[in-house]
Amino acid sequence: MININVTKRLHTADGPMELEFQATVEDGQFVTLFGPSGAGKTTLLRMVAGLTTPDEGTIQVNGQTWFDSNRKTNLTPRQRSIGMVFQDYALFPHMSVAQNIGAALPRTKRQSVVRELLEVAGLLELASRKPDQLSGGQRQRVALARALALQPSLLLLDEPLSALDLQMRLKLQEELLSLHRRYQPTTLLVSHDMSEVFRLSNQVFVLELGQVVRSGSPADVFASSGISNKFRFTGEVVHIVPSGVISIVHILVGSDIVQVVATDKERESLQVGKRVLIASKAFNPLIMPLEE
Ligand SMILES: Nc1ncnc2c1ncn2[C@@H]1O[C@H](COP(=O)(O)OP(=O)(O)OP(=O)(O)O)[C@@H](O)[C@H]1O
Repeated sequence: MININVTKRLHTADGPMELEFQATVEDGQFVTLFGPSGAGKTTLLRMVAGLTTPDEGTIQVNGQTWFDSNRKTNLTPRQRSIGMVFQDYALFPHMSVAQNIGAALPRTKRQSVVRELLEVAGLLELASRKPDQLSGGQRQRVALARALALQPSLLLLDEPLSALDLQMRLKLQEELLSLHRRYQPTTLLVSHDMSEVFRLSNQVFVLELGQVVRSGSPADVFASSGISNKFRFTGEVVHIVPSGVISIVHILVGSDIVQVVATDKERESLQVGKRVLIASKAFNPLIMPLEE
């Protein structure tokens, strides 16, 4: 079980901001920190990792104190049982995929653990390649396998998939889920992609201006966000075609393009590349099985 109870005064472009976070996370949970840019999500993850020091509070993981401001306990990142993957978490450039995954492992265990992770993460074919011979998706897969190699108490993921295109992101979400099912590391993910939060996590904390404003299961949290949950999904604007007083907005949802009519006023806030929420309260959408 993980207990986090920390505060830190942050200095933002808009002035000081108090980051406060309290949570208890059961073993094996997949928890997301969700919220707008600047809310304090990365700083929170860095405090858990030991890369940033909280002003006050405690962090306890499986009965071990990682941080306690009163007792002046502050384990270094190396002393904390964590695996980390960041958006641009650099692999060792001079090492092969297999060497990267095994870098932190004791020699006796290295071969068997690396072999298993290569297999599970679908990297066997790429084992002897260097990072600069890999795609972005493959690199993040290696980073994930490396983060899991030491069987950490806590897996910390800071937007690990956000630099990937949508197809690759969806594929890696699947892989992340199956790795999580297999090894069941307690996981803390930073994401501002609602569909990702839904797919991956079973508990979400919504952070705004350093404070938790909602928490619970993704369905509960987003259902209470003021928009009907009868019919809603997220996507990315890929094309906008003006047509008289309206525009047809082409939105990529999963691997499908959906066309939505937007008024001039709605159109003003949209541009190609923007992530959007599509929701409707007024009608019952049709649902029918697709041919396999
Ligand atoms: N060690 C620190 N001391 C003081 N202020 C900090 C520190 N680290 C970060 N900040 C400030 O805290 C604010 C929150 O940053 P943070 O990166 O945690 O937000 P975020 O929610 O992860 O945003 P994004 O989604 O854009 O990554 C920023 O304004 C940042 O400048």
